[in-house]
Amino acid sequence: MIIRSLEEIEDTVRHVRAASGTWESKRLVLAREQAGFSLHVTTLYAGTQTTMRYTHHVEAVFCVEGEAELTDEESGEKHWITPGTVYLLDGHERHTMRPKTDVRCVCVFNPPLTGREDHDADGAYPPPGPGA
Ligand SMILES: CC(=O)NCC[C@H](N)C(=O)O
Repeated sequence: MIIRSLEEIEDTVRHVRAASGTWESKRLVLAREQAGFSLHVTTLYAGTQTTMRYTHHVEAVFCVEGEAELTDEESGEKHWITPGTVYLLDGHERHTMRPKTDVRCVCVFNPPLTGREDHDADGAYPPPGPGA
């Protein structure tokens, strides 16, 4: 059994601040734990916008705090994301988050992230390497 808190991973390698300056991610469970998924607590900052497309991953995002507009860039549909709502990117959709307030969410990735991933120019993370 592994027990780990947000407090103890603050400012460690498990705490990633995006180069874009629009979000940060605390990665509580990573590929090295061999759970088959990674689990993060992500904060998206109020007034920003982040466009993503996880070509190599499926992500579930469960909002626990704050409010954001989510746009599916493929269909043009807009959704309001509030605490208690999950969105699942089961089709690798290109999408944009526009938080009205700081938004805190619990994010699960399959395959799991390995550690320090940040978005590339397309808003993706690289595919997992061997042994991930
Ligand atoms: C909501 C979202 O996808 N934000 C980008 C960061 C990602 N959730 C991560 O934790 O790496």
